[in-house]
Amino acid sequence: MKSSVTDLSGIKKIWFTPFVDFRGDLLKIYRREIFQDLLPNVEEIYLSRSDKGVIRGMHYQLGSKAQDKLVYCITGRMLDVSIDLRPDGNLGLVHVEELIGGGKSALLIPGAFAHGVIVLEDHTSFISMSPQPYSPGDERGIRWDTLGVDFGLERPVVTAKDQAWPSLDEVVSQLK
Ligand SMILES: Cc1cn([C@H]2C[C@H](O)[C@@H](COP(=O)(O)OP(=O)(O)O[C@H]3O[C@@H](C)C(=O)[C@@H](O)[C@H]3O)O2)c(=O)[nH]c1=O
Repeated sequence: MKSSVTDLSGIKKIWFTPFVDFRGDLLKIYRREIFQDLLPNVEEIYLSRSDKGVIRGMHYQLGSKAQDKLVYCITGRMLDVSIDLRPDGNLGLVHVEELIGGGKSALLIPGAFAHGVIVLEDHTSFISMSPQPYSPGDERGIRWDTLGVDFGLERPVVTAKDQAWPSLDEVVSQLK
């Protein structure tokens, strides 16, 4: 299997080459050998499923609890949103990448970025792998509608928790 990595201002896009034959195809989305510098260990893997209009995030975990994430869309279509929170990086820069179910690429989002998804189709699912555990007490967030991006959602579906996070401007000013 061949793979290549593109750097998108700190986020990595990993391209896979599937094995294809008359039955369909096989795509290996994690192999330690390939990820040894990017994501050498995996502590947790979860599968998330949502319908059109759902927003999850924009979440991050504090300090040493920061969670790197390898995100791969299995079905449907979604916008993967990452926000650079590195004081010495592009602080506050929002990166939006469309992921399509069964596509040939995954995203590696470092723990120093807030992360979320905007679901564009019903029955959208993605898998997320992390080398650090989920730690709800260390979770923080940024409110999705303060990013300066029009996601064009007619009926956003969002939890009370995610609707109550501070704005991007507030979070950025605390990190300066
Ligand atoms: C994410 C997560 C949630 N949970 C539980 C907590 C809660 O009862 C339920 C739903 O949690 P949340 O509402 O926080 O799930 P969700 O809003 O889907 O949160 C996730 O959003 C995406 C975009 C990410 O990047 C993830 O890191 C994570 O923050 O699942 C875990 O036990 N482990 C986990 O790793």
